Amino acid sequence: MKLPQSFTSSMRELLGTEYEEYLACFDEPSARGLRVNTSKISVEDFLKLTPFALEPIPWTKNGFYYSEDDAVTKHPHYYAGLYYIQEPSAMIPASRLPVEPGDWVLDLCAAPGGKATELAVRLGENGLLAANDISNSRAKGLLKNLELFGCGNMLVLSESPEKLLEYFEECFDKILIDAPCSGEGMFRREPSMIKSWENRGPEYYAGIQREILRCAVKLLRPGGKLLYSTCTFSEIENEQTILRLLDGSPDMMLIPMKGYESFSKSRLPHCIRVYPHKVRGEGHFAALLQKEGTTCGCQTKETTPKNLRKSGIQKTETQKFPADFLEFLAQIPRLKNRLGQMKIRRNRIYLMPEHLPDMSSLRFLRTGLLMGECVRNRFEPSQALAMWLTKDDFPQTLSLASDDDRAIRYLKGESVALTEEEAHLKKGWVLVCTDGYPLGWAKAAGGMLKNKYYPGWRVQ
Ligand SMILES: C[S@@+](CC[C@H](N)C(=O)[O-])C[C@H]1O[C@@H](n2cnc3c(N)ncnc32)[C@H](O)[C@@H]1O
Repeated sequence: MKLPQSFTSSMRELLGTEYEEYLACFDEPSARGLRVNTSKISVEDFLKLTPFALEPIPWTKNGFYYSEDDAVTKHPHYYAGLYYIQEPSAMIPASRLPVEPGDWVLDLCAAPGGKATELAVRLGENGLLAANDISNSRAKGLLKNLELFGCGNMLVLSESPEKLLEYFEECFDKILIDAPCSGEGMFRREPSMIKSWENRGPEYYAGIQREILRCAVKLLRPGGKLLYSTCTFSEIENEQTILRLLDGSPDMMLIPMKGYESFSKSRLPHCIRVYPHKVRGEGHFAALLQKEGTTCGCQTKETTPKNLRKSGIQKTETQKFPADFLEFLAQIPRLKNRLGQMKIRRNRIYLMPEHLPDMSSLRFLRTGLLMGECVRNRFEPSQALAMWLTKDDFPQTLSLASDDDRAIRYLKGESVALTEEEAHLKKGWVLVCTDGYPLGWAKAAGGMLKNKYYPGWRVQ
């Protein structure tokens, strides 16, 4: 692999005597990782269920190394949202941002959702995850991954950080900025990054990063915490960007985060550098900062953030829901008391997060959980709802073993023939599961299940 000369000389300067060791790691293969979705399954239960040989990643509780590449990405458990495939070092940033249930969390550069999916898990069902990416096409992938993970209390946006400021000034308790960067830490895993580095290097990205951080500081509540990460080694994009932020915002300070013995020190206090010759993972940088002041931490208290007050919180209007939807809803005890939070927009019904501002001029892809669509007075539940539910939430379920061929055939969009033992299923909606974890919807009729798996997610 041919590395650019200006890159190698700055690495030589940065690493000193470790430089040769760093170069040697290019002959080693990259490690592969998966992260368990602990909102659907505990790590313990997952390890009992999964057919794959896994080895713990030492710096996270729910991350594991795997080796059988194809099988892991094509297994029914993947389509049940039980895990996310993620580069092992990329698991560090979300695991170091101390998200608490009820927080308002913003992932400002979130696509395709590697970190946002973990933030959603740690947030739980209260509070809000706003996941944003300036690229609309990438934000579509982000939405899919959040839905696959079963996240409902979310806002998926595709906006510039500057625009978000008009709506959400000092609104967020926690912010993650996994910044666009020159990607030096990924050269081994994705050699194509070298070419893009030659076209757009650290100086180009430092300008973008500083503008993103400038807005992020204003989006953070007093007392709130912000985690900045990159997958590059360049000091210009890491330490110098943080120093610039501290210079311009005297109310921000660096604070400690949980380390690991093989992480390396940065020249700034408390920041983490991760090198591929020291850990089984690629290169990363992370800094955790806090804003002075105290945070109320809960949007339901009277101290609604000033900008939400300015732009006006969305009003809950009394809405008339179709009878077929109400009948469907009555089957799900977990949703029974939440009708007041539901909203119909162009035939689609959403379970809305609480206290949202009026966002009419923001580019958003999703507000809350899409419950489904009303077509000619008939309610069709959504794929997102299937992923949000557990097997016990719905009265009619069919659980296919993950090694039953029908599980993959269902994911390909085929009808499912029922066995004699399964023939008791009544005509109507069935939540299809694999090993007890929802995959999607089907409709039972005459000994068969008509496939209602979302066509856009079908396995090829
Ligand atoms: C390193 S990637 C994020 C990866 C993501 N956090 C994950 O874990 O899957 C950086 C992202 O920043 C987005 N981006 C670039 N400029 C941005 C900006 N000014 N505001 C918001 N997002 C931006 C890119 O589209 C890209 O998806």
